[in-house]
Amino acid sequence: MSRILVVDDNEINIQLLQFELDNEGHTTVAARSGREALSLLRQGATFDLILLDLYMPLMSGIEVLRALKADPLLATLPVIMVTASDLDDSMIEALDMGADDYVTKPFSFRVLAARMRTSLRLREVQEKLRATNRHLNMLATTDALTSLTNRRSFMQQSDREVVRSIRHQQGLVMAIIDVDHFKRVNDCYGHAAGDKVLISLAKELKGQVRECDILGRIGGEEFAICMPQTETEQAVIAVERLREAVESMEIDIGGQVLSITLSIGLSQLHGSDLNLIEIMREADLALYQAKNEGRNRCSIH
Ligand SMILES: Nc1nc2c(ncn2[C@@H]2O[C@H](COP(=O)(O)OP(=O)(O)OP(=O)(O)O)[C@@H](O)[C@H]2O)c(=O)[nH]1
Repeated sequence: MSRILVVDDNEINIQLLQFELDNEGHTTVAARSGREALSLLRQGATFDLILLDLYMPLMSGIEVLRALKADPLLATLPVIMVTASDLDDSMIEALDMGADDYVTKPFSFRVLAARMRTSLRLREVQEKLRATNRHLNMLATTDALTSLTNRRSFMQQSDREVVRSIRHQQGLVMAIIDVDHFKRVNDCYGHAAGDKVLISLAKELKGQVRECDILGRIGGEEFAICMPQTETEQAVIAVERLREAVESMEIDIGGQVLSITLSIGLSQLHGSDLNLIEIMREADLALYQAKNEGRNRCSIH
């Protein structure tokens, strides 16, 4: 069943509620003041629902509710207010503040139990919705083949970094990486083998970049790394290491082992007039140059 936090300063109320809730199969924890309740919750105790007495000395139910709603980790916990009178403005304030429901003392436990079921059902639906949203967000930002950040998300994240770097006048380098003669891989070994190569390459790239770099698959056989707080010289060292690591990879495509090489174009953010589109365009020009100069190399704009 559910874990319920009963917040009440009155010992008899606590015992009555605990008795009824335990009978229903719930696990009940009591807090004798608002402070005790908040301290329990902030220490990480998890509950499915809170029964919160409106009138308590030192810290009222309204104050506890306000603190809960201000805390992103606790704001979605369902709260049922327990009050002596529903004619009170505080009750309206509590509902406006986000309390799910209320019961008026003396209450019938069957009514309270029914209201708790409604709140718990609602919480369950909300949790499912949140999980679905998280999953949808993951799908919308992730490349299905390689599990890397997809183009749209890469551009969004990089744009934030470019704006931040301009504001703080810090260096930022963009690298655009393209597999050399990738069409030949598909043509000679089939599209499935090509996919395997891209998956292996993505894994290698992921292992090579720094935690704070943004790595994405921005096209078919095209990847990019946005490197904040980086100067061109450091970026060259990093991408050269990466290029060499990929060159020496032995990619098993099921019985056969393949090798690939990369061409890389680099561009550094210089001056406050440069934006993401421009820095990407410049990195693309450098990539074009690397291809023209014979591939398997890095070129700087
Ligand atoms: N297997 C596979 N192939 C892809 C995918 N996306 C793009 N491609 C292939 O990547 C190849 C890219 O070819 P091109 O743009 O001609 O470039 P390239 O052969 O790599 O030659 P250079 O870039 O000039 O060195 C095409 O054959 C695309 O079909 C994918 O998701 N999987």
